[in-house]
Amino acid sequence: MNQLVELKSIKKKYGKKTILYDMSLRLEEKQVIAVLGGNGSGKSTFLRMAAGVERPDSGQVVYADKNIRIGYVPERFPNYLRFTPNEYLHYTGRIGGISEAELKQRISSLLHRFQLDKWSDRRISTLSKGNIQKVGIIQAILPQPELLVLDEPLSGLDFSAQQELLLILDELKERGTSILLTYHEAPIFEEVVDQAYYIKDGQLTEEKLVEKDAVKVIEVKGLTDIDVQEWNELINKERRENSLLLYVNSENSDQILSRILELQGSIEYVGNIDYKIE
Ligand SMILES: Nc1ncnc2c1ncn2[C@@H]1O[C@H](COP(=O)(O)OP(=O)(O)OP(=O)(O)O)[C@@H](O)[C@H]1O
Repeated sequence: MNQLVELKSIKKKYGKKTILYDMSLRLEEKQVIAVLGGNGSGKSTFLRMAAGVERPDSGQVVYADKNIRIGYVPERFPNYLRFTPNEYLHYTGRIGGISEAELKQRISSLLHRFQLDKWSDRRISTLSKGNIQKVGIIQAILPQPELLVLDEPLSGLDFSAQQELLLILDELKERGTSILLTYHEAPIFEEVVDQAYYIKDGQLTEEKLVEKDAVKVIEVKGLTDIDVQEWNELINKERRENSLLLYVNSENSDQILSRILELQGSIEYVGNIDYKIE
């Protein structure tokens, strides 16, 4: 496989705070790499460097071709835009050098796939969070990028849009696109991700995460942190709005599930996850 982009010893500080110490990563053609980590660990910062929208203080980002097409979905797509999705996508597509005829066809197909057709002539500033996120995703994939960088792309997307995004990522990968992404809702991406890395203390682990199936994530509603504080089997727990994500070794998951039911918690999701055990 050919290398598409290499980040070499990236360092980044904001003020006096060093966010990224010395991070290196290679992305091959057709490869899908996930960069995971806790809130504030530097995932978005790292992705911005990879997408070329921000420069590191030191280190290098080297692309295989200086004319590489890069699609980037920021963590928060601007929600104040006065354009409609149709206008905005035509505008960015033209800047990206796509012909009008091709643009028309591609925009209409993508709007349809994301069920955004009926909102395509409303101002972006009036759309819901999920629909704005869809516009952000479409603008990134419109030029059929060689490198696609997605920062928490699922945020706000409903189930059918999530499934559509997964299909699209699979199609792009088949056509040769390399994808670098970050997310918290891990299980849904496990089919498409080839390799996941974890940022901790400003550094990227080089080692492989534990094998798939080894760790399960359980999303539960109706329980508090106090309910689970003595559950020593938990590898980690995270609060997500009104649910709790519980990370547990697969062999302990049945036990945890029955405890949740005993406490009358509502199990929203159970899935496998790539997760690095410290
Ligand atoms: N432009 C900026 N100026 C100053 N500080 C910043 C800037 N961007 C990010 N930071 C800081 O850098 C740290 C890492 O932020 P970053 O957004 O990269 O983390 P993250 O891992 O993506 O977090 P999350 O999962 O919460 O989105 C945070 O402490 C953040 O406040």
